[in-house]
Amino acid sequence: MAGKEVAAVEIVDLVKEYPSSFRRKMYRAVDEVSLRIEQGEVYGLIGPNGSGKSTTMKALLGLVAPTSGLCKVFGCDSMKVDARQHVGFLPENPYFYKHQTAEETLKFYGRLCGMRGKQLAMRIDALIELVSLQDARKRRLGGYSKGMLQRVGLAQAMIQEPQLLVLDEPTAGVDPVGSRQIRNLIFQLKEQGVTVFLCSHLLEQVQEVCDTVGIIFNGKMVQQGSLSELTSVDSHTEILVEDMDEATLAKVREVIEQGGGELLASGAPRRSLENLFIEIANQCGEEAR
Ligand SMILES: Nc1ncnc2c1ncn2[C@@H]1O[C@H](COP(=O)(O)OP(=O)(O)OP(=O)(O)O)[C@@H](O)[C@H]1O
Repeated sequence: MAGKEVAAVEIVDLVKEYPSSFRRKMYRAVDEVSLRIEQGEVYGLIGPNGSGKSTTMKALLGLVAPTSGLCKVFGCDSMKVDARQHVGFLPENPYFYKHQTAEETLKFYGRLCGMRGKQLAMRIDALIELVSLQDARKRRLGGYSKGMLQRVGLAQAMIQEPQLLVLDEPTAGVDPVGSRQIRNLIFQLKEQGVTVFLCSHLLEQVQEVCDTVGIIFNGKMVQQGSLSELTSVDSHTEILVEDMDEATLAKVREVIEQGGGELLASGAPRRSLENLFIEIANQCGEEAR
């Protein structure tokens, strides 16, 4: 594989147009998008429905040909088969044969990647454990829930130990507990040095897991940067205090005002709804599903 200095993903001025039925005009789904993902980085692409996230990913994977621009994976042009050698992909709506079990499905994909015998069997065991499907490994996928299918999709994407994982809505249809498991899995992969390129509508999750975020609207990249750059409000300072009484708070307000500032908010910090749900689910033993 390429040296560390080569970007895992490099997209330069990508344009993708689809034919539109309206006056035979072309519809521009991706409009001069550029992005770079360093090796080992977790990059989140966010944007509303139809903004061009999936199309960008498909162009990177060589599944659609760019109208213009360039996509490279570890320095190799995406349109070349070699570019896909170290890449795993979870599509937005993964399709699996319903009559196959999780084990059989992973065997099928492993074989497609040229894996065989003991090496493949051991990889399947490890992945099934990683995505917590031990109890369901011999059940047909036709009886799986959406969240379970998504986990099979993730395991499929990781079968040949890819160095780049492209995840299109990895938590679509997955409940908060399952989402958290997927989030933990991404952290684990990051620790192993795997590069992750994901898109999601769950902004809180993107915020938790991504180093860098790109925001795409109508096919155009409107903002891009490290998470701390994007989320910090430069004109505000946050102070977190435990056990502060009213009198002390009044003094703090006075000091702030003397310094020319203004205390904008005070009170107990809120936890997110997702955290509350997870806590309750844990209390009820939901994780032992
Ligand atoms: N094969 C295609 N032919 C014609 N138009 C397409 C095709 N694929 C996507 N589009 C259009 O391109 C635009 C971008 O689609 P894309 O699937 O990339 O968006 P997205 O950001 O992934 O959306 P979502 O969040 O809903 O998955 C949409 O307007 C879509 O209708």
